[in-house]
Amino acid sequence: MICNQQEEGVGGDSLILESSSKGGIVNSESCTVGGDRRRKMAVAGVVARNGLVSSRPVTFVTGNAKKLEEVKVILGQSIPFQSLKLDLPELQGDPEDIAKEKARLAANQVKGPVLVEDTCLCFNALKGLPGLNNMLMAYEDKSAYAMCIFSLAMGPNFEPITFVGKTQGKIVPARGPNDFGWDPIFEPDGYDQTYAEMAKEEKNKISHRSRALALVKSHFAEAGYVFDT
Ligand SMILES: O=c1nc[nH]c2c1ncn2[C@H]1C[C@H](O)[C@@H](COP(=O)(O)OP(=O)(O)OP(=O)(O)O)O1
Ligand SMILES: [Mg+2]
Repeated sequence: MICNQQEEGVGGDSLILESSSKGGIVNSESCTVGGDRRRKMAVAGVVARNGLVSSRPVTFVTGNAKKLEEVKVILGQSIPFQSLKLDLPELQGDPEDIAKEKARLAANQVKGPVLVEDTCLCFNALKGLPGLNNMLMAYEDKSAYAMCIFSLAMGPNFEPITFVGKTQGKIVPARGPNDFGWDPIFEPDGYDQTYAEMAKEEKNKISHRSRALALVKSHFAEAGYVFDT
């Protein structure tokens, strides 16, 4: 995805989980807001009152095998999900809008509940814009953050909701295996290894992806969805 905006208030521990006042964004304090909350409650309510099985397992739609590997490990058995490899269009614009649009497209194709994900590496020197390592050569400020946005749509006619995870760090000359995107050039704050050099479990403890998925997990824990098995 193309990340075109610098979030306000990035810095310090608080940015581990994104919080925002925009509609439909799940953050560490509140679950969902506005129409999305009502929608979610309605789904849960139908299940609770009628004892109906609401839905098929969630389909995680991605064309990226490395993402899928991490998501499988991080989610474990916490959410009933299956995966589907689809190449969804690379959209541009506001990161949360992109993730939601991706979820709508995926839900229309799958005709059921879907989870999608969009990730970017955002450079503070470029006001959050993505860029190439060499573009940064001209800047003193090599700080950056990895941002992951999951979007969940419970079906084609449901408004997607989003879950944002961020990890702060800096851009460094590439170190470590070169098998997953920009992992070799991102060194998270507090570590002297790049994502690529870290053991997988170590990356998964602190990554943008695992932070976003922690929010996804708590959403499922609270929402009371009932799934076919
Ligand atoms: O943890 C990560 N560590 C390093 N690189 C990463 C990571 N996560 C995504 N990436 C790369 C892959 C892609 O070049 C770009 C994001 O693009 P993004 O559209 O989100 O992924 P994608 O097109 O590969 O898969 P999808 O089918 O889910 O859209 O950043
Ligand atoms: Mg993509």
